[in-house]
Amino acid sequence: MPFFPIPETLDFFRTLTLLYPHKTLSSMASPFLLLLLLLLLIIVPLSVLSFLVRPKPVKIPLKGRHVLISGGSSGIGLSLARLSAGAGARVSILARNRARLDEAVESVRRATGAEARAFSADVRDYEAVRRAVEEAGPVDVLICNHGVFTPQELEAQDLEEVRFIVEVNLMGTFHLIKAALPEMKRRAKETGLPASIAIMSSQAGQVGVYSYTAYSASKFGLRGLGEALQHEVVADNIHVSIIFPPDTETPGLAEEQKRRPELASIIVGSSGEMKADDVAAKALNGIQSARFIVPCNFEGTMLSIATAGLSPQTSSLAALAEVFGAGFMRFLGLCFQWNWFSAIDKYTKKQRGSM
Ligand SMILES: NC(=O)C1=CN([C@@H]2O[C@H](COP(=O)(O)OP(=O)(O)OC[C@H]3O[C@@H](n4cnc5c(N)ncnc54)[C@H](OP(=O)(O)O)[C@@H]3O)[C@@H](O)[C@H]2O)C=CC1
Ligand SMILES: CCCCCCCCCCCCCCCC(=O)[C@@H](N)CO
Repeated sequence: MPFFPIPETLDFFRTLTLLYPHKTLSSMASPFLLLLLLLLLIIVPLSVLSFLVRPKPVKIPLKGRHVLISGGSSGIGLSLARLSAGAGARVSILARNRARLDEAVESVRRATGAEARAFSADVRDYEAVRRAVEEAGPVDVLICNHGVFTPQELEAQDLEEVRFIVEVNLMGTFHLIKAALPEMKRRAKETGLPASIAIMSSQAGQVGVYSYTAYSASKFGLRGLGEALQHEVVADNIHVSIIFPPDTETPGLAEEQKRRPELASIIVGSSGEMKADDVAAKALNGIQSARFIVPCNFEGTMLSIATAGLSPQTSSLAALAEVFGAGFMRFLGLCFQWNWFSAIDKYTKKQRGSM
């Protein structure tokens, strides 16, 4: 990507001003110079960033390709299954409960006419996952969407539950990737088409939230997994995407809200709530564009800029927003934390006052 041709641009504007000799140069020059300055401030960094961003941007086709979605029998995963089937993909869904899997296959059929395939396995059991992935056949787009979330203050939370959350959300994702990767590499080479490994995180995987110690730890772990994995698979034309939704209307959220501490709901409420179909649409869009960080709403976009770190970035525009927006987003993040700690202070004082 050539750098911006600055000398030629200056000549162009100089010629332009010469075309209007009757007007004094100064009156003509300032708007052009202002425009030029603006262009230089945006176009030059954009040119540099479009040279820098890595991995190089690619489009990942879905039509006719095999998409395997874990947790595809409910919520966001089921929306992903319907959307992928609607886009012409061959869809496999993996979850534990066979009855819910069958209902999900029926739901995909009703919505798209397509026949999804269902595989029952607990992602904590590597052998079961390996067998299911082998039976499903080589995968082009792997969406590690499964997840459990039972919020509770750590002091009160049973360590078995902490272990369960980490086992399912983090280790379960390792198991899926480990099982699917060899055939994904072979298939990407055979077809010459880019493949995708997508990981469903959460905005609680970008900022730790009250009562989500185990959940945030498991989702932050997925970030490290994804960043390291992208280095390992880029040469095989496999692209990693991590999706960061806010609260999303699903059966899982309905269950969670029965027991989520009020303080957690106040903090999480800062980012609002989305419908599963909308999250799935944002996720699939990000996957097809091979974006590494996939925010799902406006607050999530701000949060992603504030927490970009050294994550890969394939979009020069998103990189421009990160480069120019990081400082202000950090300030905004500090305002949100001020607000959350004020709520925690008020809430705990009230709780302790009433004891
Ligand atoms: N809902 C929300 O507010 C948000 C959700 N997310 C993330 O999105 C993902 C999906 O969430 P959501 O749609 O709400 O979840 P749901 O609870 O609605 O569905 C979870 C899915 O995961 C499957 N699953 C759960 N545990 C296992 C397991 N051990 N092995 C295999 N499959 C399993 C479930 O099937 P089965 O029980 O039959 O195994 C089900 O298909 C999760 O990763 C979650 O962390 C992120 C941000 C917000
Ligand atoms: C620059 C700063 C901008 C910050 C604005 C965004 C604030 C985000 C607050 C945390 C939201 C956590 C949602 C967790 C949803 C989830 O995962 C649970 N439902 C369990 O599934």
